[in-house]
Amino acid sequence: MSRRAGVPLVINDRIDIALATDADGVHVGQSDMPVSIARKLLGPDKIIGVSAKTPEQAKKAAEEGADYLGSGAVYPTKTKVVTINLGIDGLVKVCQSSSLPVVAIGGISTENLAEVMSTGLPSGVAIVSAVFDQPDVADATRKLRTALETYRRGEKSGGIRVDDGKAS
Ligand SMILES: Cc1ncc(COP(=O)(O)OP(=O)(O)O)c(N)n1
Ligand SMILES: Cc1ncsc1CCOP(=O)(O)O
Repeated sequence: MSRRAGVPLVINDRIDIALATDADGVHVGQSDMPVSIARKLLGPDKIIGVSAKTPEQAKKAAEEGADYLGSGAVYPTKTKVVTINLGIDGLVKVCQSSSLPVVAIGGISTENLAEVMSTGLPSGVAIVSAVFDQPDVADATRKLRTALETYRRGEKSGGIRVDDGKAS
């Protein structure tokens, strides 16, 4: 169904389910299966995402062959109670630590999406409660999508620009 909709299906943690369903990829955390083993099991064409909260974790994931990073929690969230709040500064540091695309996660909503995307650094956002805690999930998704498109990387001037590895 997600394939028909043109949306890649990436399974969280469970590489066995990714394999059994021929999903497009898997997302692993720091205490989950190492990227090297996931890559061996999934092959070169599947997507492997890695959660990275620090520059060190980001660099390691890139060296090991991850395709993208998930980084957060950017803001406080009730969805994942045991996590670290990185804030925008922590997210920016992770984004600047590798050339991998970064998906920002944690407490992101229409209220703060502009702050996240106007840094010019994350490639996208992953959102749970600002969609699923809303009375109209489809409407909430549409509104977030519209807000995101406004701030797509490179579209907005005046954000943080990275040319020599430093933010300005
Ligand atoms: C973009 C993105 N980020 C993180 C996750 C995984 O969340 P979770 O399994 O709760 O946390 P970690 O164990 O990976 O730190 C995801 N699926 N997508
Ligand atoms: C999986 C994960 N990792 C850090 S925060 C989070 C959950 C984000 O959920 P929400 O969008 O509801 O804040």
